[in-house]
Amino acid sequence: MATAVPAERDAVARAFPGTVEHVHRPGVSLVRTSGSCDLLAAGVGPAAAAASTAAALTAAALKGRPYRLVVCAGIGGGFQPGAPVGSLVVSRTITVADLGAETADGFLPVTELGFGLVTHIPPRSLVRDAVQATGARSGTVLTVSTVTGTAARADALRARHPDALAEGMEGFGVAEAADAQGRPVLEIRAISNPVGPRDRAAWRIGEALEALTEGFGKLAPVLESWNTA
Ligand SMILES: O=C(O)c1cccc(C(=O)CC[C@H]2O[C@@H](n3cnc4c(=O)[nH]cnc43)[C@H](O)[C@@H]2O)c1
Repeated sequence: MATAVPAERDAVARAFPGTVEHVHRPGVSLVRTSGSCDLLAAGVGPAAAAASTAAALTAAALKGRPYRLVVCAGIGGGFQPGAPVGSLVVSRTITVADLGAETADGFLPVTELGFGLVTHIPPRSLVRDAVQATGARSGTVLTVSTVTGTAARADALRARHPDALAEGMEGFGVAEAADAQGRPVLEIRAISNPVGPRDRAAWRIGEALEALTEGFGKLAPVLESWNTA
């Protein structure tokens, strides 16, 4: 499980029963729950998140205990009215919104330039089970390198991604690292602020962290049993 910062990691950890253990691997420090779920504060932004997640995945594989599933979790911006502050969003798709080229005719995603990927799709049954367990909304979660801060940018993102419910800064990086090692990925965002004009007074980080803990309390059994049948 990869979050951006320790506060998010600890909010997730609080949802798991029992004590945690600290595990150190080359390039990463992990918090391991008693149910053997590894939690990682992977850094802010897609590059840091990808690098840390890749290090954790490689370390686990070299130990002969590869992860079955990779989850990116944290607070995020919510597109209104679909994802109100305090709500939880589960990714049906994880899409990077700003990887590409700007042209006189608009934005071209990197795939249209002939490179890479812009979307990762979590297993449909996992999304369904996660939604059922938590009551979360499901939709596209966008990854951006720059937090949206104007109505114009929010409108442009909505126009290009009508299914977008949330934006964060790590999901696509975590997904790229998971995909490189053939692992499925899911993203969960607890909404701390609306996507739109910058308004620091409107952030509800404490409320979003509580929603993350509450959501993972319901999600933990789904994740722990996923794909073991
Ligand atoms: O300074 C600002 O206007 C601003 C607005 C929202 C978030 C930030 C952050 O520095 C937090 C980045 C951190 O939290 C996730 N996050 C939370 N809200 C959003 C958002 O609206 N858009 C993108 N990311 C968001 C993100 O995943 C980072 O880990 C600053």
